[in-house]
Amino acid sequence: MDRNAAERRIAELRAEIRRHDHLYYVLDRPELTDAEYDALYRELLKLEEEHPELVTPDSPSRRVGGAPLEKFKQVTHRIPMLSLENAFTDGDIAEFDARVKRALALPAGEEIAYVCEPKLDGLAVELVYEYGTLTVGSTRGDGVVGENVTQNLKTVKSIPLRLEGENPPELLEVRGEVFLPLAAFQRLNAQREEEGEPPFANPRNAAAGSLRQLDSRITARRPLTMFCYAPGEIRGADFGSQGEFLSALRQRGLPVTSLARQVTGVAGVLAYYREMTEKRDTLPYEIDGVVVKVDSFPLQRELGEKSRSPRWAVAVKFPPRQAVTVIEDIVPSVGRTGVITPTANLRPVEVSGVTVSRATLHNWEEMERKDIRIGDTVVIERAGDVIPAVVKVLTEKRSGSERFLPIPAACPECGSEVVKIPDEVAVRCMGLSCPAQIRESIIHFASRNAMDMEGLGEKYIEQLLRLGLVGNVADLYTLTRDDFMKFDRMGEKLAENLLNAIEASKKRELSRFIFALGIRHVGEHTAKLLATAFGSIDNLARATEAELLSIREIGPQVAQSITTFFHNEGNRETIRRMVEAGVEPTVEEKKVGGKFTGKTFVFTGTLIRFSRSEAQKMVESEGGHAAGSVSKKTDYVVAGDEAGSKLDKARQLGVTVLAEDEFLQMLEGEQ
Ligand SMILES: NC(=O)c1ccc[n+]([C@@H]2O[C@H](COP(=O)([O-])OP(=O)(O)OC[C@H]3O[C@@H](n4cnc5c(N)ncnc54)[C@H](O)[C@@H]3O)[C@@H](O)[C@H]2O)c1
Ligand SMILES: [Zn+2]
Repeated sequence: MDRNAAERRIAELRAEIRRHDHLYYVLDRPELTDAEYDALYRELLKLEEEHPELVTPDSPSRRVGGAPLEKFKQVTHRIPMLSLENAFTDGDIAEFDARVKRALALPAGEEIAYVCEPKLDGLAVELVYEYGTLTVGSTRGDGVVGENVTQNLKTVKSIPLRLEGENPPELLEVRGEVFLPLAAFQRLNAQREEEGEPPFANPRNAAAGSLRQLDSRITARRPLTMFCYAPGEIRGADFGSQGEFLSALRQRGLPVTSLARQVTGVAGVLAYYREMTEKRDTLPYEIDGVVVKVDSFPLQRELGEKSRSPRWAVAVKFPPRQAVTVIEDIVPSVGRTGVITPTANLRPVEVSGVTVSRATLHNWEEMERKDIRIGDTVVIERAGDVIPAVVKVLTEKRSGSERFLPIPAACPECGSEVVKIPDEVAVRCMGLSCPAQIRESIIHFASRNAMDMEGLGEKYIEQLLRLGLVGNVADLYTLTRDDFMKFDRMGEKLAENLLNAIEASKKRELSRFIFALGIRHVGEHTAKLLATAFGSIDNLARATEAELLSIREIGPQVAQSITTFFHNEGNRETIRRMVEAGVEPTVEEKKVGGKFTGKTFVFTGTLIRFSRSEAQKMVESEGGHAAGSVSKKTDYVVAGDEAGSKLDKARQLGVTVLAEDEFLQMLEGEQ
């Protein structure tokens, strides 16, 4: 490319990249996938390399992140928080290693010791501990100045407010990644879609959006977590290497990944990378690559930094989980709260080992923005276990017969008016007796995480509705064997089982009952808080907004939604009928653990928040073996401080090792 053409393209790329940086870092609302962004960025780097005279200090290639939001107080980092250079191929890794060796003038044949870590997909923050006490927490911002989010970070359970151990250092600045486990991310998005808010594009945006809240109670309700991985300024302590630093953090009670490992040379890095590529799908959080760091701190200092990234580290990114397929149809489906969501039926396609046949299109605004039509050839992406999404349309593949699906004029299920509420992206069916809403609310009520009526799924609930045997959730408790025998293909035994499942649900925990009612804004977590605070459904029904607000983590929107629900005469009647039918929610004792059916765990240390015996009980009741021996059949090993040979064995066998913290996240995620 000649100089003039290069200059024009560089200017174009910079403007484009700046716009996407702003959308991504400041507004948490990216329009491109990371892969698309990375392609633009690489093109800029390449042109700047070919034309070094055109490089300016304000080029996005020399700068980190985005400007901090004005609504927060600002924090100037004592040492700038840099980004990382990216590598995408084995060749890039070899090149990085060669550069490091050259800069250190390493004798031929000698290899560098690296520490490899998973690259977590969240946002970077800095925690400042003065004499062991957490005083300031901030975001990376533009690397020099970040946002003061101390109050919000204090709500993150894995972040200690005080360091453990004697003689804490005068100053310990530690950097790490705040992120949302996948299960929590999915739950949050499902809830947002039900409530007509735009879903987050990926766990990173969800974490950033959750942390950068002015109201720390909102942050507290999001199960954010953190892993620490880098030092800032430190006074009163000294570390010789990254490995040593990570162990010290662990001893001080800071959360550190158990997947970090020292390796030697390019071969070691490649082996680690391959291992993580395989492990990626089994981890309870999203990682988007691995980070490779020169282990020795003296060598790191010798290598130094560039304007945007250190010379001693590189981020090796995973290839995106994308595939090309065709949208065969787009169907609007009505949810429990009446929100109508467009879903794409895809020509089935395999994306890194999983067959995908549906993708969420989120809402009509999103569909219009991406101009997605029935018949389109599209790129889809699957991030973690998340429902695949359409990344973009390959417009060049259009034949002209593709059609856009407009917002339905009437509810596809009940014909009622459809309304787009101002400030919401969702459209809703306004029908009070919309069969779709009734069906979805009954399905929700009977579902596993709610009243857990085993076997009573979508199919049977639809038949009950069609036969006019139920009109709302209370009717479930009036069903008889004769009712079920009216179904097509129903046997005595099956009818018996379904009745037993309904009967058993009468004695579920109170929190499940509250969750099952489907009160807007009351998810599983809030339901647990309410059950603990009020102890009975009567007390909850009588609670005033002020009483509700006195519970930490409950905000005005939730409080109002709860009182509105219980003021509704129809809802009170439904609950009264259920109580008369013998529904008697139990008040839970402290519950340990979640559902780990079919998975085995081995503990090699003590757990942080659960006592060892509690954890043991849980694991045994779920068929795992605590503190037992590691075998090929073990799914996870939970590593504690004393872990040693068991971990080595686990690694040899390819068993996933989780830090206690990761284990706790998994408990939270699966609860
Ligand atoms: N989609 C878009 O529009 C858009 C826009 C801007 C940026 N991006 C994405 O963001 C990337 C650039 O963002 P970035 O500057 O945060 O860089 P990065 O995400 O490529 O790498 C640096 C970051 O990695 C994180 N990290 C995670 N685990 C780590 C570990 N163990 N050790 C050290 N760091 C770790 C830290 O937050 C660090 O700041 C781009 O490559 C692109 O993928 C996308
Ligand atoms: Zn309807």
